[in-house]
Amino acid sequence: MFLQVNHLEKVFQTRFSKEKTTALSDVSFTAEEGEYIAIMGESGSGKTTLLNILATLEKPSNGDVILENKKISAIKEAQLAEFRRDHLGFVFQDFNLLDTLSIRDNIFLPLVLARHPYIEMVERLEALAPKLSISDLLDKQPFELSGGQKQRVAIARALITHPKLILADEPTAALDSKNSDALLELFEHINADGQTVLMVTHSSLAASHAGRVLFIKDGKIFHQLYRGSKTPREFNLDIMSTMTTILGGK
Ligand SMILES: Nc1ncnc2c1ncn2[C@@H]1O[C@H](COP(=O)(O)OP(=O)(O)OP(=O)(O)O)[C@@H](O)[C@H]1O
Repeated sequence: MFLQVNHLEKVFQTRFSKEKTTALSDVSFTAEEGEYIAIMGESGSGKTTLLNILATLEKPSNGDVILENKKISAIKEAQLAEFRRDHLGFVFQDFNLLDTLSIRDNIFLPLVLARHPYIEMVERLEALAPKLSISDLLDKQPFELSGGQKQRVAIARALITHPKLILADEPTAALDSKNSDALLELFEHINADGQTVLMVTHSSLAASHAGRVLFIKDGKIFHQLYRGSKTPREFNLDIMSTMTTILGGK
């Protein structure tokens, strides 16, 4: 199995009070290589906590995460940065581009940190740029780009390391509807090329482009839906209906 998430529990305790918050109480699921999974749930249900644990930015209180037979929840602190850089790609809601670097250098950055030869960086970017429609943007600075363009650059930076897994946290939240639609289509194309993607989102429209949607409620997986042969528009109706059940059950 490509990804196994086993009985994850995460309890936060603030340093100054004894109060505990259980963000995840028992989350288990598996994913195959090449899947595109969306994670939904109401605000505070633990979506970001789950993504952060998968990203090795947060350690679970209990349970483990196994990616291609490696228990990533147990990687030692000193090896974490390297693991993330070599195996995971991140796409955030606010793009996280460095303002002082050109677009090209922003995209090269993870490969520079991993000490890849320059010629290889150029070759990888030449293969990626046309697919993401960013070939004309490479010599610009981030402030010269629109939100949609910035997010395509962020996706290039995530893909250029050939990561095992792309983790996306609300990637369309800062985009208008036209740019959101374009980005969601792009994620579908990237996934169709074989890239495994896991995305946290509030938006049923965004989730409707995934192949499977996991719903979190009360720190557990409450339900999951497979898209099958449905169009995003048809799948969106199923997703909205499940979200209504989740919110109605309060
Ligand atoms: N570092 C932290 N310390 C204490 N409590 C935390 C911490 N991070 C998250 N929590 C709590 O854990 C619960 C889950 O938070 P999380 O951010 O994972 O939810 P979410 O589903 O991503 O919410 P949203 O959709 O609003 O972003 C919340 O009750 C939150 O207050």
